[in-house]
Amino acid sequence: PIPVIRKRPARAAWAELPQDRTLVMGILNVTADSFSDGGRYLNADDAINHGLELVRAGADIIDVGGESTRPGADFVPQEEELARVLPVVTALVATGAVVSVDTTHVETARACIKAGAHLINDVSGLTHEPGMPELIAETGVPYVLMHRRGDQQSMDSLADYADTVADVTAELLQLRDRFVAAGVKPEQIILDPGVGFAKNAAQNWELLGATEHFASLGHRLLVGTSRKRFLGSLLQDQGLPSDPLDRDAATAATTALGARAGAWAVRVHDVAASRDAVRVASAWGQGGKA
Ligand SMILES: Nc1nc2ncc(COP(=O)(O)O)nc2c(=O)[nH]1
Repeated sequence: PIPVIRKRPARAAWAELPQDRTLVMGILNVTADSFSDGGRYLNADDAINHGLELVRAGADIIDVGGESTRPGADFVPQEEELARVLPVVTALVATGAVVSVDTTHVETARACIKAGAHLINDVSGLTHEPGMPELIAETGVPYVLMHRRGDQQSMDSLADYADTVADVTAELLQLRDRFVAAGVKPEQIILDPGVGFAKNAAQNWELLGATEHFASLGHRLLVGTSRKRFLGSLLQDQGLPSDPLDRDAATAATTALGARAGAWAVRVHDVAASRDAVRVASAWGQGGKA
């Protein structure tokens, strides 16, 4: 039996999210090949249990994904992706958790919204399928609009910017305008600079250094650095371990700094570390009164 954490109407969960601190979005990859936890939660029961562990560790939102989007990852057919995530989304929504779905496929998003998903997290930057703006407008759900160029097979070759921050900003706001033109309310849109998507390590650091800028574009900002390759390179340059599972302290440091810079939420594997990092950032900013 799956425990009910908080019995409340599913949609209310979103409205009850804390407003006074950066939120922690826990990553739940129901995939075979995600770079740091691929294959561990491929069956629904393991995935649901891990989702509950993330909630217990302090995750405000659980981000359920059925297709790895790391560079070079295999494409997963939409039907297969939906078969992976729908049972997990349905079960976690029923426990009262706030659930986001990491998908670029409109039909997966539609089915998961119908099953009670609170947020659609789309890494495609609209490079993938038409129809997402219309779905988000029609359903009114919050939507993460992430910057990317190309797709997981081509994006590493597209990391050429005249001015990384200015170019990513312009391309994000152009996308935002397309969603608003399709009838999406601006307050539905959450921006994300897409760390690691068509960016090299130096460009990732440029984007992170401009977090206050991205947080001031009139939308909530989500930042995803967890265990990514650019953190590994940084640690390796210092002669430190760079295995993805050794990057959680560096990830938590980016969480604290992102929280101080105004990020609405961070997307992480190690929820407990970032939960604590958010509290430290709050206390730091309020002279310890938090
Ligand atoms: N909004 C958003 N979603 C994402 N989904 C997957 C990954 C890749 O990481 P994973 O393979 O660990 O899920 N990164 C992001 C990100 O940075 N932002």
